[in-house]
Amino acid sequence: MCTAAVYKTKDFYFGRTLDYEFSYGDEIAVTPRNYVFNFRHSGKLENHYAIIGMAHVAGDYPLYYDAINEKGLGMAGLNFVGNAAYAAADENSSCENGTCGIAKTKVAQFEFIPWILSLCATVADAKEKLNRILLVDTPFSSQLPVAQLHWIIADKNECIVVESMADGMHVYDNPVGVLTNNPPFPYQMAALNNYRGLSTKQPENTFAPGVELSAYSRGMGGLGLPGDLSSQSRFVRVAFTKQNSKSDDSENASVSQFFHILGSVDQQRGLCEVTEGKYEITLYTSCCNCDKGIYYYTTYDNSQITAVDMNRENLDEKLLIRYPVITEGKICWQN
Ligand SMILES: C[C@H](CCC(=O)NCCS(=O)(=O)O)[C@H]1CC[C@H]2[C@@H]3CC[C@@H]4C[C@H](O)CC[C@]4(C)[C@H]3C[C@H](O)[C@]12C
Repeated sequence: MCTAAVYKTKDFYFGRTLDYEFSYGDEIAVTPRNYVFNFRHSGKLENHYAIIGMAHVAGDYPLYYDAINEKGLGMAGLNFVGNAAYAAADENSSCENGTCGIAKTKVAQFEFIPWILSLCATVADAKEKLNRILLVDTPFSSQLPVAQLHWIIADKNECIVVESMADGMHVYDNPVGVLTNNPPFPYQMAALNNYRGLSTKQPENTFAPGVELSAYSRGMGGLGLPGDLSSQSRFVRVAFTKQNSKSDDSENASVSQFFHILGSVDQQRGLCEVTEGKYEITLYTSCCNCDKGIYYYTTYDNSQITAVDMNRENLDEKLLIRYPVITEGKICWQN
């Protein structure tokens, strides 16, 4: 399970939690503008927008989980197991949707984030490109089979969700700017209807005439907000938290608030048993400042916010720039 969210103050922020029972081995990877992408079906791309994000680096290839580009576009992949379906790599796509002759570009699932972030400056650009691509099931390697994912793509003006399913590719506008896992996005949105009575203000007593009931505690307007770790519940909880969030617009206040928004769906070890003795936890939480190109993160044992700034690197390079994730926490002693 994972949760992604966007947040806007003076700048635009984009990030996610990555919840799992083990790490694939992640690094913060900066792909500079002249790194050569050899896309499996569409060939070489020699210059493109620079990208920073969390990736498993295989050989020198950045398999991004979540990333932003230098134009301020963000994108993250979240598990969508049982619903994700990609076209077969050898499918003849030239007659899709009745538009014979206009072949779609095939993009392998693992290269979807690099492909979009290399080429698109905005969600509007991405939407246009999405009409003309086919996500295919070409695996990166036999050791890294195709992951079943769906994606959130956002800039400061717009947010969308992309779900490739057995009945084709769906692109949804995302008015709440959050994403978790199953079920498909329209169901997640529909579930919010059940919570339309929630409020950040104290509720009126509308229970029944003649029944005296008191607001004996603060926060009773949110009573009924789900607290469990299922993806539907996390969707509702993080949407409520994010939509009602308030903070100063300074960098420190915005970043701090962002980690609190995703903190509302943090997974503590022990609460979600996936197999005997194995527990899913929030391995890391990220927060990108999309305007400044900064990747902030915390990990399960390191709640100190750590940052990598893409603009402190030479973005005209050709080689991938890599930083290990600092997973060890330090306690700041005051005496
Ligand atoms: C495991 C993670 C999702 C966590 C999650 O949601 N856990 C809930 C389980 S549950 O669904 O709720 O039961 C996902 C999110 C992003 C993924 C990588 C994307 C790049 C690359 C794509 C390649 O094709 C395969 C390898 C690859 C490195 C991927 C490995 C893995 O798949 C990653 C880390």
